Amino acid sequence: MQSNPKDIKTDVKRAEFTYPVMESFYTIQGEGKYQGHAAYFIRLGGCDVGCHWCDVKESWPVDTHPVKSVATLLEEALAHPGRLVVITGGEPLMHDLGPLTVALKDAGFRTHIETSGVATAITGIWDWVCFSPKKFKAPNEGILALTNELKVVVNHPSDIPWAQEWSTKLPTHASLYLQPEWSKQDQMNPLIVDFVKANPSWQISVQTHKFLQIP
Ligand SMILES: C[S@@+](CC[C@H](N)C(=O)[O-])C[C@H]1O[C@@H](n2cnc3c(N)ncnc32)[C@H](O)[C@@H]1O
Ligand SMILES: Nc1nc2[nH]cc(C(=O)O)c2c(=O)[nH]1
Ligand code: SF4
Ligand SMILES: [Mg+2]
Repeated sequence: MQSNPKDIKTDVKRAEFTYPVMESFYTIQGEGKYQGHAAYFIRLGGCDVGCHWCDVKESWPVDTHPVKSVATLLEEALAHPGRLVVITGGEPLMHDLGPLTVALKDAGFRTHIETSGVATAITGIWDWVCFSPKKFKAPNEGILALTNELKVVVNHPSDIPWAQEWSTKLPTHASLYLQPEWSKQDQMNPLIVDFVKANPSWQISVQTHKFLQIP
């Protein structure tokens, strides 16, 4: 079917929309339900949540990263054979993710997001939402109904009951993960293992890409 002139204008406008991009890379999803799958990651700049253990603090500034258009991001993503894109950050929901995700979906990608849910608006069209709430800033509760997986970083024993509280607010189909904070594995892993054995609706997510020494 031929597009009418209005559609062409919308497509052009969408393609020109820009985002601050810290990095993008084709790798293996290291965490959660899609662990082990080839995925193209787009890491957007900007985060004001302030997790002291954050493993990508370089992403926090919003205005120091190169700005890229949807058209460029799409072209770069299409250069790889995988058709799964993970939008992460930083906190990706600081940006209007509508233009980027519509373009990616039009091009045949599955769209996944990694988010703390801290946002004034929850934008984008998503095949998979990983919600990773943080004690340092409350999420927009609009994220709850959209959540496909809950992934709580365990940096202290009290993070486990805190994760259980979040799980009660989610759709029943949501997958539930506890992920040890990378530098606290010796202390947290035994607690997480015991918890999951006693609460088998939960699973462990370890950051497998770090063991594999890939991005
Ligand atoms: C860097 S964050 C970016 C996306 C978003 N800001 C968020 O926090 O969900 C990506 C994932 O890494 C997790 N993460 C960050 N630092 C970590 C660490 N030191 N150990 C384990 N997981 C970590 C986050 O909780 C989140 O699930
Ligand atoms: N391989 C790989 N898997 C990941 N899953 C979530 C990540 C993120 O930083 O959002 C991440 C990442 O940085 N690398
Ligand atoms: S919300 Fe995500 S990117 Fe922001 S500080 Fe926390 S872990 Fe890092
Ligand atoms: Mg990471």
